[in-house]
Amino acid sequence: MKFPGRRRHKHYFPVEDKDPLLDQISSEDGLKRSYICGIDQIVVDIEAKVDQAFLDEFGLKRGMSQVIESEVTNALYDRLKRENMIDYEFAGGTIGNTMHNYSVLADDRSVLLGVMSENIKIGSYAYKFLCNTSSRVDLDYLQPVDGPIGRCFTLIDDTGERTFAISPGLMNHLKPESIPEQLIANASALVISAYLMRTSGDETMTEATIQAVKYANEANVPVVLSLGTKFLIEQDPKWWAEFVEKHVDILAMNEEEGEAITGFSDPLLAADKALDWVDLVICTAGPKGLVMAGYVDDKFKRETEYPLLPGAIAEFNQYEFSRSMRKDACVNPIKVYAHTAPYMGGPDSIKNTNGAGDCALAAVLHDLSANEYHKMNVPNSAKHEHTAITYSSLAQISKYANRASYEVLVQHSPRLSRGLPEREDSLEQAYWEQ
Ligand SMILES: Nc1ncnc2c1ncn2[C@@H]1O[C@H](COP(=O)(O)OP(=O)(O)O)[C@@H](O)[C@H]1O
Ligand SMILES: Nc1nc2c(ncn2[C@@H]2O[C@H](COP(=O)(O)O)[C@@H](O)[C@H]2O)c(=O)[nH]1
Repeated sequence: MKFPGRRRHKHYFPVEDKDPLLDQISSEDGLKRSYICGIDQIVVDIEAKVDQAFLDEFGLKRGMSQVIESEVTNALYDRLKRENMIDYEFAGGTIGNTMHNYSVLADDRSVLLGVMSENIKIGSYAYKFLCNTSSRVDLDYLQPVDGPIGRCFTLIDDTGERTFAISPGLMNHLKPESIPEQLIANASALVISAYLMRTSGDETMTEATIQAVKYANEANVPVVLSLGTKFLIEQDPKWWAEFVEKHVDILAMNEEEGEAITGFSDPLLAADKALDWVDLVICTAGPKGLVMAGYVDDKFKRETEYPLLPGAIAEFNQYEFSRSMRKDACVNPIKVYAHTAPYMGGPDSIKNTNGAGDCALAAVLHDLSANEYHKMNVPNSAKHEHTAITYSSLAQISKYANRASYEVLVQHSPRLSRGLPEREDSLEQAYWEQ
């Protein structure tokens, strides 16, 4: 496990070798490992540049993620192939991307649950998915199916807007009995997305997801929900708010999804409203950066050293140096918020915004899992005198999340091809010598 923190070499040490506290642990026992577990519809993204006429031709609604019938799939695919329009094909899926990026950032294990074709031909989409997923993502628990995984046509117009057309294959055929209870119960977090509730007919993905959520809730494992797309939430915001309140501990959304579920277009107010339901919120806001909101016990709150920021909640970042706690673990819970602008103000040229939010979530998960890892191995550390759920402060995590997103914006794939640099070129030598 690489530790998150300031982007400085000494924060990226292999703890096994250097931490004197960890040396107390007998080498026979070794270090206990933390991992996170995610469920997804296993899909490959097929990316192409299109215009509105193209979307109209195939009856696709701009900006939406929509499931398409096999006739539309065949016609769409034939057209993209015939006109040589396919730019890239990558392993995708909102949680698949998040697990991959977590494993790359943390250099550690995550487990992905979903389905996989039992007979795989070289070059097939199933093959591509496996080849383009980090070897740190444990795929041993995938459920075999007799047929194809899903395809996600990722159609981008010249404003950068993405329209997703999903050809599901058997991606929604994960069965409840394929969810291993102990695997979930021992995880640092269970990560799911709203897309998993979009099933029909004999598809069992929703039941499988509910089963996993039940195991996580029973074992007090944080359930992390990524809202996926505003269009799903807008269909029944009340149902989603109730589901989140009952079963979810950490909510990840962008500002549009935040508005759909809370009614607030301001990401700070949306995050604040979501704190009525969950312990921790991450709300990304494209070029405006991101907001995080959580709880801390009044006794453990820490004042920021940064300027106090104006916003819909006055001086909202006052305690952003606090580590986030579960509300129930606080005697006197107070709300804490942080806002961070995009790293370096955003890249000069954005190659692709696909997966930027998933990558921010992966960084947050890295921080959560590092906290569990540290707690398992150094339980009597001062760090664990209070039961925080994050290793770092909200201010620190939100910077890390934005830094990770930046890396996705400057490449074509939603999946990181390498970890973050240990030293940032943008920082002067003096910084590293401090
Ligand atoms: N146009 C942009 N300029 C600068 N940074 C951006 C831009 N779009 C996204 N980002 C960065 O990526 C993060 C996630 O982006 P966002 O578009 O909100 O997520 P999502 O992919 O879930 O819609 C933001 O918090 C920000 O750091
Ligand atoms: N599991 C599913 N993943 C989906 C679906 N529609 C789109 N996507 C994936 O989202 C990412 C892009 O994420 P974003 O945060 O930038 O929106 C992309 O890689 C797609 O594969 C879906 O229905 N199910």
